[in-house]
Amino acid sequence: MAFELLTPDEMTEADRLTIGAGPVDGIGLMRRAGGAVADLVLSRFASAHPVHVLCGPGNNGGDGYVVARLLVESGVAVRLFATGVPRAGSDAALAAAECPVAVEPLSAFAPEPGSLVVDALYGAGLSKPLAGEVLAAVARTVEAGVPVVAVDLPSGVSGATGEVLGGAFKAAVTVTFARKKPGHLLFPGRAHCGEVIVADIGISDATVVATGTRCLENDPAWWRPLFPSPANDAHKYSRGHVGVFSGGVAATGAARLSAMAAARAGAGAVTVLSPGAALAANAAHLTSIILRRSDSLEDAIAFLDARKPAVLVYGPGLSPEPEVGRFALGLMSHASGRFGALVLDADGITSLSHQRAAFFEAAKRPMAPALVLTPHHGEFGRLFPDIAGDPSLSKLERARAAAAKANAVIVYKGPDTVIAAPDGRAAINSNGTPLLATAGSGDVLSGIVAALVAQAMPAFEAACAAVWMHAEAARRFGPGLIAEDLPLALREVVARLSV
Ligand SMILES: NC(=O)C1=CN([C@@H]2O[C@H](COP(=O)(O)OP(=O)(O)OC[C@H]3O[C@@H](n4cnc5c(N)ncnc54)[C@H](OP(=O)(O)O)[C@@H]3O)[C@@H](O)[C@H]2O)[C@@H](O)CC1
Ligand SMILES: Nc1ncnc2c1ncn2[C@@H]1O[C@H](COP(=O)(O)OP(=O)(O)O)[C@@H](O)[C@H]1O
Ligand SMILES: [K+]
Repeated sequence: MAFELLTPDEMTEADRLTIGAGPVDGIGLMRRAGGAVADLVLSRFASAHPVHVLCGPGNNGGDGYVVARLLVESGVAVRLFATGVPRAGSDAALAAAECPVAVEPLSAFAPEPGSLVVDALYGAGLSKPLAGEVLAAVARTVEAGVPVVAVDLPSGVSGATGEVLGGAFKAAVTVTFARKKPGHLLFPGRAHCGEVIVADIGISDATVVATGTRCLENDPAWWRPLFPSPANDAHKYSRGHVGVFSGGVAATGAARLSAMAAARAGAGAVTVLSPGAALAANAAHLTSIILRRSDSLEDAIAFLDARKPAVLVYGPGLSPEPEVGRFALGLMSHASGRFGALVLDADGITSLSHQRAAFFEAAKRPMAPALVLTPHHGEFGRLFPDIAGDPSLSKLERARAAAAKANAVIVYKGPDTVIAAPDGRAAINSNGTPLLATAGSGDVLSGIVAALVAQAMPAFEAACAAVWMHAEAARRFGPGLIAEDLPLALREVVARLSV
């Protein structure tokens, strides 16, 4: 499986294990890495003249010296600009010694139209914000409007967090090695990487696994075997029954979006639980979705006892008041034997910020339902202010910390949605589209998650699948998308996943 993401530390470990196992050594890996970048330059930027290779003092710079040498050997005009000198005896020093191109100071770098920049200043070892002559080199590259090929990462982008430190190159193509890094997928880093190409430099799949990485790029390839398909003898309730709580008379649409998405994502039956005052509004818009009155926790429990739905969605169209959070806690304490999982979204999350301690305690009780929380950035900050306020944590680390704290699968939404499980597994989504930045699309997502969990897909994989399907549906529909379009657009996505 090639979807693992390696942090710079894990990549260093993969490097160490590979060299330890032999026969390839450090300079051997560096030659392969530089070779992959040179191949890319030759195949994609054959007419670039000249190629400016920028080399830093570490192994990223070492890759750059290899690139410069190989390009010259292929007849390309190359100029090489360096900042710092490789440490004596290092692989980078060896690569520099093998490189026939004269080294010029980085301050002399001035790219001209028609040229190409190979950025081999800093990669995994980025340790501080870009400054001085390096920032000036970034500015001159932008000014000249020439394309950049980044080696491993655009200099300035953290491979671990996707943060931009001080400034960063904007690459047309980034060539990385063995596996992508979180910084290639997390914003703002992702916006600096351009197309990301993963080059095989001889680090085996087993070595990648041995690093202990528990983070994947979200992709159907690894969760599709768990994607549900109805049994031949299925009936509507055995295909998965989802209950969605509706808001009051002026806020019923969100629950219906969630309910329709749950139905399109394969739930055999979906019930909207509506306050009496909103029953007529809901009834006017629902056809195949079941409607049931629910004005109190007792009403909800009566429904749970009668129908035993697999999954409940609580949050879309509700309000941020403390009693909404108390109701969620009430549902959680009555879950045992009545429903299996609770998807908390929107105000179902915000309202619990009034009773965080009680919620985190309830989530860890042995009889608690499986929980999936789908916060956007604001909701995340309200329920997990300490985690959100820790500037040392990346979005990936925040999602993981929240998952552990709430004993829940966390879907931390946004252009780079991160999905994290309490056991430490995580995934970063990469098929997102700004078409999803439209009111109500989050409500749709909660319904898809619920439907997949209701069909017995494990919660982490269900959340990953839902996030991917949601974006895929938006992409297929295209511009003009509003949230109402998403449930029907899911039809084709489900059909393709089901073959
Ligand atoms: N691991 C593998 O399997 C393989 C790895 N490979 C390659 O190695 C790369 C990692 O190499 P690396 O560890 O030497 O780190 P690298 O990115 O060169 O930077 C370290 C140097 O830069 C300096 N420095 C950093 N930031 C700075 C700043 N803002 N401003 C100024 N200085 C700054 C830093 O200084 P220091 O922190 O020591 O003060 C240190 O001197 C990786 O990205 C890939 O390209 C491939 O060859 C294939 C196999
Ligand atoms: N720029 C973007 N790129 C990709 N996905 C996005 C972007 N903006 C929003 N989304 C996605 O759209 C959905 C919005 O959810 P949310 O903010 O809860 O909206 P609402 O409350 O209106 O339903 C989330 O799944 C989020 O990941
Ligand atoms: K770089």
